[in-house]
Amino acid sequence: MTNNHQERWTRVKGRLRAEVGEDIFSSWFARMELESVESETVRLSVPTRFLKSWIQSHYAERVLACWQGEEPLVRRIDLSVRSTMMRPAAAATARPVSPATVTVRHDPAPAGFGVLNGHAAAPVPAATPATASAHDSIGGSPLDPRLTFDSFVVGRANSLAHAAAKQVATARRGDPVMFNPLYVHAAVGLGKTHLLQAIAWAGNAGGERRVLYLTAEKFVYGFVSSLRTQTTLAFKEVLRATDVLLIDDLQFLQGKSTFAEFSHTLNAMIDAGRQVVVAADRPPLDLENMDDRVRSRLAGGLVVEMGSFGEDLRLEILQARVASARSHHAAFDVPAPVLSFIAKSVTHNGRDLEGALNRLLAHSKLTGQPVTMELAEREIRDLVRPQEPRKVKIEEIQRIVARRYNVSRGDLLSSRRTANVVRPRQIAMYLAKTLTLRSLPEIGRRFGGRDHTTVLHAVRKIENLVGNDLALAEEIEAIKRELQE
Ligand SMILES: Nc1ncnc2c1ncn2[C@@H]1O[C@H](COP(=O)(O)OP(=O)(O)OP(=O)(O)O)[C@@H](O)[C@H]1O
Repeated sequence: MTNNHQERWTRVKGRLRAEVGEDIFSSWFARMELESVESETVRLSVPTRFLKSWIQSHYAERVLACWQGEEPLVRRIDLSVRSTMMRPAAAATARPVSPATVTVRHDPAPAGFGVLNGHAAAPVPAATPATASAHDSIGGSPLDPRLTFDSFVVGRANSLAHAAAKQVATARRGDPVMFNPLYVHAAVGLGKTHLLQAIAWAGNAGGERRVLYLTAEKFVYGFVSSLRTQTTLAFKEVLRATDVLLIDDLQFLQGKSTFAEFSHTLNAMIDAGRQVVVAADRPPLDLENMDDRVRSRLAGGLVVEMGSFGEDLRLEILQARVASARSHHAAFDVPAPVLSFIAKSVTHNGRDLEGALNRLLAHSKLTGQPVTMELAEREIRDLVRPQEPRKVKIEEIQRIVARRYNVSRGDLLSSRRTANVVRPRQIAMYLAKTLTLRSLPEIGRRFGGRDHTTVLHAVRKIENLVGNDLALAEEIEAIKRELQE
């Protein structure tokens, strides 16, 4: 596949992102990859069957239309599921050479099972035939042997999440649960899965706790299968018999009855003092399809955001990756200036960093040639992206506005109507509307359950004031600068 195709693919993704909005894009399309373009057919892949069927049933025409906008000759989109062990970045490795034949992984070890109960990769022993059948349907999602605490690099962006995850992983059975649930959220590729799987691998040290790692997709599948085979009770029992339940990619949970089941599980686990850990691409209050009670239960434990990687962290992750790759392929060496170049130019996320290195590793393995700056520049051209302005979160806006006007964030969310609170609240709502993609009703909800008309009124009010009040305009500019830092 040529760079031309990759560039076109980048533009198609841009169109899709613009059409469906950031939230939907990152939920459904961020992990879609271009495999090949053959005259009228474009082949794309996604990591899971669930994503594939969802995209096919909801977005097939839109994806095709976006392609046709770039390449009118395209008539067909062929969507497939990438093999589970071939992580997206590994797929990227294969591409420049031959997509069908070369797959480079750091570690050829097979994936373990998601349920760990004393023996790594051992399934939970079945108690009754009904339970056994339920186990089949929730045998845990595969664990990647590379995703451990040892390989997780800690920096400013993720130190709190890491500390909390370590705490969960090293607690002993019967210890008081410090925060429940632990809710980790971050944008795509910033290490949520890595952290959850690290807990899964480390969480049963001593073999005394049962740890179950499930993607939300697997949860849905397990629950729906148990309904079909009439083993729902067993399904519930298996879930609730775990000491540590880890649910990844919670934003993919779907279906009314599945939501209800998840809610029961969450409540039962927390009430019984068993640990729940959840990862998602957004904070709990932004899980739009979920019931308010579930959202507030999720928000009621420890909610930690993992931020985007700074250059230092990117460099450390790259160094760690090279060291680990060298243990399998000693000839692989990446000179320090090349690593700094990648850390500077590939700014997005861990997956892109992994992709960049995998391409160099593939090159080194296939040609035996040393990695040079020229090679690196050529190989990772399509991963180099212009720095986007930082995404701003509503909570951040509330925090910074509250601090500047000497009120509390609670005041902004409260129903107090004194002048010293009303104006900052309006400013914060105005900033939420202008700096984020959130809708008016969503902003209203995030400001203590206000109506969208109140938000609209605040936005208009501040817009009018800013036109006539230079001091206020400057103040708002200063807040915006602080938010972008
Ligand atoms: N702190 C870190 N140290 C080392 N590697 C990391 C770190 N954070 C992320 N990575 C690597 O970046 C890649 C993407 O991470 P991961 O799959 O955990 O992201 P994610 O947040 O779960 O993404 P998604 O939202 O797509 O599920 C993985 O290869 C992971 O090992």
